[in-house]
Amino acid sequence: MSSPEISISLKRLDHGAGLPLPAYATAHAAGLDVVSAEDVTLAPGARHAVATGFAIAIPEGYEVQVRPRSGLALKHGVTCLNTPGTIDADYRGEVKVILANLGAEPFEVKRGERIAQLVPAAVQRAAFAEVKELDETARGAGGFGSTGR
Ligand SMILES: O=c1ccn([C@H]2C[C@H](O)[C@@H](COP(=O)(O)OP(=O)(O)OP(=O)(O)O)O2)c(=O)[nH]1
Ligand SMILES: [Mg+2]
Repeated sequence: MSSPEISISLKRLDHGAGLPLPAYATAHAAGLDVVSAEDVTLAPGARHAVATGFAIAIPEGYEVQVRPRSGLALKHGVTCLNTPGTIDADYRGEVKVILANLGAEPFEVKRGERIAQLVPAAVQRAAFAEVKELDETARGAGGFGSTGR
């Protein structure tokens, strides 16, 4: 059973004219593939906020996560540096994809090429309530490999 779709308003920016909108590649894909609005070459070790050519207005209570494409990561070492990137519901600037080239070869991004995927998600907001003591647990302060390798 699939959950109902939410609607996200999208405004094309001038340099985004003619590009395909973010779209699901398969029937049950979790992410909508997003394409680059620019040609850019990423040298090995370089990073760049790649333009998408659009801005969005996400409904309150949701975010959009910007996630890498595994094919680019595995074949070329190209990933989203800040994965998962967070698009806030109140952000009205251009959506950008912060690509990093962790591979050994320069990587050419072409306008219209799929560079990442957008995953809308519900957001749980919280307020921190300061206390003097926390409740005790079996784990306690153990972490960072405390249960073994
Ligand atoms: O991959 C990303 C990550 C962020 N953003 C935009 C939308 C997001 O709402 C805004 C701020 O992102 P974030 O909170 O991650 O960055 P920050 O460094 O905390 O900047 P700010 O002080 O503007 O919140 O930047 C993108 O376009 N792509
Ligand atoms: Mg922030």
